[in-house]
Amino acid sequence: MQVLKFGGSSVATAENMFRVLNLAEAAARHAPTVVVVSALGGVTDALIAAGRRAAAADGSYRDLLRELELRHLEAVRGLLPLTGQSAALSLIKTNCNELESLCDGVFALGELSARTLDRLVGYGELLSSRLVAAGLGARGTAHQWLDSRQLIRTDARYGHATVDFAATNPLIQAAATGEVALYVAPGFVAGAPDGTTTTLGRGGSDYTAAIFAGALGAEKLEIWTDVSGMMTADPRLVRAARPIARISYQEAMELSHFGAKVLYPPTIQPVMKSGIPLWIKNTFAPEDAGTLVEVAPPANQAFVRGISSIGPVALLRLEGSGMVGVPGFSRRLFAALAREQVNVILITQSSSEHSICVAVSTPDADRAQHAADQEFAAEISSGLLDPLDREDELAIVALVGEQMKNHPGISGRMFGALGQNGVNIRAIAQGSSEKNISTVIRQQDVRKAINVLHETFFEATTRQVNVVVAGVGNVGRKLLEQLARQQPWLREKLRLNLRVVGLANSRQFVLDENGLDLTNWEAALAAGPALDLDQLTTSLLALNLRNTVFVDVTASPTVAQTYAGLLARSVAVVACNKVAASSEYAQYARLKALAQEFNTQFLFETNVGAGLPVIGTLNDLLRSGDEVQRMQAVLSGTLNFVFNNYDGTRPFAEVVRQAQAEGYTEPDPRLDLTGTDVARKILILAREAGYPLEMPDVENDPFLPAACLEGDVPAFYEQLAAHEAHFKGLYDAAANQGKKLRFVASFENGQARVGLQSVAPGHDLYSLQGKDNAVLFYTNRYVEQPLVIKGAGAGAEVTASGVFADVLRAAH
Ligand SMILES: NC(=O)C1=CN([C@@H]2O[C@H](COP(=O)(O)OP(=O)(O)OC[C@H]3O[C@@H](n4cnc5c(N)ncnc54)[C@H](OP(=O)(O)O)[C@@H]3O)[C@@H](O)[C@H]2O)C=CC1
Ligand SMILES: N[C@@H](CC=O)C(=O)O
Repeated sequence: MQVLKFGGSSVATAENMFRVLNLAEAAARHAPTVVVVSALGGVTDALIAAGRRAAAADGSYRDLLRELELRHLEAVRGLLPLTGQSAALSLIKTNCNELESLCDGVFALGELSARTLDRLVGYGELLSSRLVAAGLGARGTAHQWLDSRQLIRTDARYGHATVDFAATNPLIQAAATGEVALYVAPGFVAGAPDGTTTTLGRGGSDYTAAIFAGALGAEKLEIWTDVSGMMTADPRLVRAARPIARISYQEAMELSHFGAKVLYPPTIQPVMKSGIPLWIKNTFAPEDAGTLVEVAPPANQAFVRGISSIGPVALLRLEGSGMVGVPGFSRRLFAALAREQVNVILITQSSSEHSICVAVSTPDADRAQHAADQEFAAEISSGLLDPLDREDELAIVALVGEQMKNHPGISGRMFGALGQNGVNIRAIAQGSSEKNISTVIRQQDVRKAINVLHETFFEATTRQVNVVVAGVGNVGRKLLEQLARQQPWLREKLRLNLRVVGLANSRQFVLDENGLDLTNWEAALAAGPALDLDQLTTSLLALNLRNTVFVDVTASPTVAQTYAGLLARSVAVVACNKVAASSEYAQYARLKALAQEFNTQFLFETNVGAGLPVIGTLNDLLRSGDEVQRMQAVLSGTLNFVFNNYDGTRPFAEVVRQAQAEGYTEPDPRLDLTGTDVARKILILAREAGYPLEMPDVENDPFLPAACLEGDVPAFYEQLAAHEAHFKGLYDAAANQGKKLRFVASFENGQARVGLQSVAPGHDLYSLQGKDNAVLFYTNRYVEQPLVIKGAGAGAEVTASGVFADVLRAAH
């Protein structure tokens, strides 16, 4: 014997019912089968609405009943051949007439009792099961319709009756003897001792099927629904959610309680008792494997079987010194909540006993609050307890898995992953059975939290990283090229799904949470709205995406001002822009502190030496206990290029223009030529070395004639040309001594300096080529020979690759 249950969507239309008939007949060829059916999708709600309208003297209940009648008549016409329709049509008519009389009575009395409501809603399953039976009859399939009201005996708790298994099991065994291969029974309905109709609670058709399976000692129970099994997480929230192949009864019950609506939790009890395997299958994809619920499924590597969520919930906190060491507070709280029929979903109490916290579903929260306030009114007014604290718009997200027991580190990974994504945990509960670790978080964080947890526990294979790039000029454009080229490699080798979800230039921006096509980003950006940085960051934060990295490849102070707000929401910031790290020390320190406080990253490796690993190396030295004594460096790719290429044969201005054309200068080249860019860099290095310097502390010995700084960039170039003799003089003075000009930054004894120097052959900074940078670190460990970092220190390609490396660091 086996039992198959078909849910409302499986029997919603005649077309769907054909599938049900095929599946039922196929099953019956294998073993005698009981088919239990729910009402047609939406019918139970419509029946409840009709009853309530009638009780409220609202005559429109008749319209609802008419629609229901039409829907069932239509199903008959779709399901049965013309010649075989009349009996079924008149059965529907008769039932619908009864329904109408029942509602007319409710209308006349102005009252809908729980008993009448049960009778009313029970018609949904009675009609659908009759339809399925009629369909089988029309196909000549031998079957028998069983009246669950006569077989499942319950008490008279209408709406949620309790089954009397001692009375029920023999009745079912006597009715479904296996003489015919196929039985059809309505789900949900049962019978009270006086013969009136009771119901088993919403979702009760699953329970009906399990009662039949338990009573008959069925070889299996199959719940046929519209999804291919229990999923690792809600697929509407997590795209990568997948069906769970095998799960234990306990785990299935936990997941069902916590929002995996595929299974009505009490269903599991009757089959669990006898160890009957329970399958969850998809009526619309019967070839899919589905989920097997059983006693002891094999362990999976993550030890977590699924992630569930439930919300909205409210958190109620009772707190006060009067609770400490005084027995009975919790008993009184729970008794008060029970009197108000409030279901407590989660409880936490710290060992200090100073507070007790309960989560209830939001619709229950007012009653719960009122009940608790009343119960403790005396203690609250005497100051022993604080007035009840209530927080709304929360949700519970839970990890479920029996194998989590005795495996350390799972909650650590859970909290770590949530923390890194700025998901604040308001309360935590874990029973000693360790089957469920529940966290209460903000409702608006649920999607992000579940995705992050899903990635952590089920997609060890891929991690999604969401990148926004502000600035698509010289460096930004190269960065996008590199990202696009490297995406497949990152997916395959690092298991990173790195997506660009936003772009901006000084005029426009675009955000797309599904990720932008990097082969066509220019068109997407051109179609975006006018740039409004507030709107960009607000919309980005509203998307609340996980693992988000904001990359600043502009030179803009206003973009730098957005960092604090982003870091405070756990969005990592990668800055190629040097403005923030070289602004007031307090601001630099604040951004670093925010990154630490909100478990995220503020990275700016390319601020010094472009793609060279300068800041990272300095940090490594300090982290391992070394101290910087002195730094000497060439930090301007532009100036090094200029002094390597200028010998008076071409005008100085032309060489500077070439540096700009080749992408080495700042967007405003005067920042390079005045030494400001180098001053910023040595300032950043000094700060990273632990010295809280400000920009005016850096001594800058400029080599440009003052006239070059009057006016705009074209005027600057004109003045460079006009002062050609000055530059030639500088060159000749050095060359005549066999030296080279280098714009050198140094830091020693707490003092930072930048300025032009002539360096002799043999000097560490003499032999730099092209746009090279070089940094010499003299430390406690590198005393005589410095640690030297040298290489191309400017240029779009190398800078973009440095930014890329920071993005990957932030992603991890
Ligand atoms: N070039 C190099 O070798 C290195 C550069 N850097 C740093 O990289 C940064 C970018 O340099 P580079 O690519 O050469 O500069 P570009 O001038 O080529 O590009 C700057 C980009 O920023 C955009 N932008 C300007 N203001 C804003 C704003 N308020 N909001 C959004 N976008 C804005 C510009 O938009 P639009 O196109 O509309 O003007 C442009 O897309 C600079 O901070 C520089 O210091 C760091 C190390 C090395
Ligand atoms: N303009 C800068 C670019 C890197 O920071 C330079 O020339 O070094």
